[in-house]
Amino acid sequence: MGEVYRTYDSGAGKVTALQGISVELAKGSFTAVMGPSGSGKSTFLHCAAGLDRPSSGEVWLGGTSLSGMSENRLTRLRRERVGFVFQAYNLLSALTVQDNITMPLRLNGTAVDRGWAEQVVFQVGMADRLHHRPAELSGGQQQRVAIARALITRPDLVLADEPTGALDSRAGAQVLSLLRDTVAALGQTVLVVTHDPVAASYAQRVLFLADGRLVDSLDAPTPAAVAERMSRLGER
Ligand SMILES: Nc1ncnc2c1ncn2[C@@H]1O[C@H](COP(=O)(O)OP(=O)(O)OP(=O)(O)O)[C@@H](O)[C@H]1O
Repeated sequence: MGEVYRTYDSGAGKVTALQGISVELAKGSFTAVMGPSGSGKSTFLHCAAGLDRPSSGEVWLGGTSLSGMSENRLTRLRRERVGFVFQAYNLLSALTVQDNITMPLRLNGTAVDRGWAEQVVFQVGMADRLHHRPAELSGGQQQRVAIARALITRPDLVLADEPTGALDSRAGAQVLSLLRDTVAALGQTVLVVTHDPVAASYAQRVLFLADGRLVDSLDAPTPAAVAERMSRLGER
């Protein structure tokens, strides 16, 4: 995205959530976004995913500019080219693991590519659970199903919003390793928003937001280095 500004008009006046963000996520890269509460992380994620429109500036997704797209085209682009992973998994409880994973293809009216589906299921380690329902799985397993669902359309970008927020540290580590493996093994581009320096350290690069600006970045991050940068931004 280039020179992205996002201003909200609230009753009390204008709030500028993003103040000129320019960043490129290389294909097949794993990036984490951190920043104090209110620094613009969610707004950044929403603009990158075409869920929100910048007030000015431009967002591209895999070479396509989102500027001026109709709501219908944006919705279709999100479904086909962005994979979402949420803190609360958001699986459909009545459906089996297999049907949850292939749900985006049914929504898009796309045929299941068996070879790819098998590779995705293998990658997330759920091959022996395909006929279970979400309630029969642990939190970590449910999040792995959600990651498979995000990958099934071969999206240009997988966006994960606090993907380990509801997990204990062991299950969280497995989910983060899995996200890292999808980058290495499948060439997936992944963007994670997190408050946790340990989670951020799984990424290849951490971007730091403060007051709607990109103020710092860190390559090959360690938890200690991430925590130190965050403390300089006023968070422990
Ligand atoms: N719909 C909205 N209307 C008005 N102001 C908004 C809206 N969404 C966000 N903001 C404001 O924009 C700023 C950035 O918010 P954002 O949610 O992007 O921050 P964040 O870094 O994700 O915060 P947190 O870590 O607390 O989730 C904040 O000042 C927030 O109050």
